[in-house]
Amino acid sequence: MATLKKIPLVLMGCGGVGRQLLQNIVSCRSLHANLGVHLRVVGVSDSKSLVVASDVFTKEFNDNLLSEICRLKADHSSLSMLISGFGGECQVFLDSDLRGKLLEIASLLGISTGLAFVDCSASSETVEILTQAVDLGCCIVLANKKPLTSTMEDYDKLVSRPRRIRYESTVGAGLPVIASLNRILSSGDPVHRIVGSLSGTLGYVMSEVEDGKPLSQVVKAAKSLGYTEPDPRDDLSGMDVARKALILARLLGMRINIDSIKIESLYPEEMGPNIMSVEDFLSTGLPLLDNDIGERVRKASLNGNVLRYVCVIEGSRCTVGIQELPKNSPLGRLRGSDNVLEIYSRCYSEQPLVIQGAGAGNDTTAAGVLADILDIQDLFP
Ligand SMILES: NC(=O)C1=CN([C@@H]2O[C@H](COP(=O)(O)OP(=O)(O)OC[C@H]3O[C@@H](n4cnc5c(N)ncnc54)[C@H](OP(=O)(O)O)[C@@H]3O)[C@@H](O)[C@H]2O)C=CC1
Ligand SMILES: N[C@@H](CC=O)C(=O)O
Repeated sequence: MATLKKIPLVLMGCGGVGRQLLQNIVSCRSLHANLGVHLRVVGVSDSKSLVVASDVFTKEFNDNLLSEICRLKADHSSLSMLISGFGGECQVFLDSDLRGKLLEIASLLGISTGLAFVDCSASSETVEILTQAVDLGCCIVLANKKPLTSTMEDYDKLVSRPRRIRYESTVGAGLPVIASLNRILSSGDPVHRIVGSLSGTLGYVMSEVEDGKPLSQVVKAAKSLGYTEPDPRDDLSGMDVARKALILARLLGMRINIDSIKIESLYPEEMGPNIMSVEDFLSTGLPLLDNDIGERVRKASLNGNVLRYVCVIEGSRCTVGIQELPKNSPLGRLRGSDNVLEIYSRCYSEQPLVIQGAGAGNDTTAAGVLADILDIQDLFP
């Protein structure tokens, strides 16, 4: 039997998406073997700790350990609990030691193996490690939008080796949005307009409210289905859509920051994260908004219209906000967590290229991340 090409990776963030990714890695073992590759997980981190294989050159987490990590994190336990059962196979690093250890692994495996740092956290703190990992020859795979929507300087560093970064799941979850845009742009076909509905949560929320359900109930359902950000206010404020818009705009060459995008929020400032906890927002804040949003949706429906949270990128302009659209328009017909994106370019001028499908959920997002990891490995022998 031919030797399998080994692809080492470190996973940062082990929540809904990260755990699904680990489960998919385990369940795809024989599929990957048929493709001639083997994914070697050598480290996993969460917000407080990092577990690392005892020798990152020769060892990896076996499938029992990966399943145990998923079980522990699904129970909201600390990764440090692993030491009790798997002490010989892994080491745990906490707080201040964590960053140094990640950079040590990056310098050991970056240039020689193209070690992939896979960011499935929702944190803005990972950008510092990721930019340094780029300098150490590592590959970067992102579901987390925050690193690419940080400063222009961080963005430039992250994409400075374009063949070593993939971030398909940051926009449209598993949908091939970034790959399609890269193909169009690299063929010299200029993209002059993108219009889309890019939030699985807001799409789901709007279509459920259209069916008469209260906002407060459908936001909770969206959270339990894995569509929302850890704090659903990131979705309801429009910030998550703005981040996706910024990622697309920067890909098109616009040198703008998040504060250049005007963002329309579905909740008032006094329900913001600095004032209310997520739990209070869900239990006491949101119900106060039920009538208002229900009324807006009903009014639109009297005109044969629906409300959609729309992103438009055109010329040097990038906007996100609520629009009232005909029920039978491409965006108006969207249901559930589906996203739709229309791309207009020289080749797609009269009829846009349209990409549509599930735009949120742990499964589709983790699938996008896994496909990115496999895609990037062609660089390495
Ligand atoms: N769900 C979806 O449909 C989609 C999600 N995404 C993106 O995927 C990412 C993950 O989402 P999801 O799994 O739902 O989020 P979760 O909140 O379920 O998980 C986030 C994980 O990140 C960990 N974490 C927090 N800070 C850090 C840090 N500094 N370093 C390493 N890990 C950290 C958390 O640790 P702890 O367990 O200790 O809290 C947690 O394990 C988000 O960025 C989201 O925007 C993208 C497309 C679609
Ligand atoms: N919270 C996001 C998840 C994907 O990016 C959404 O609802 O679209």
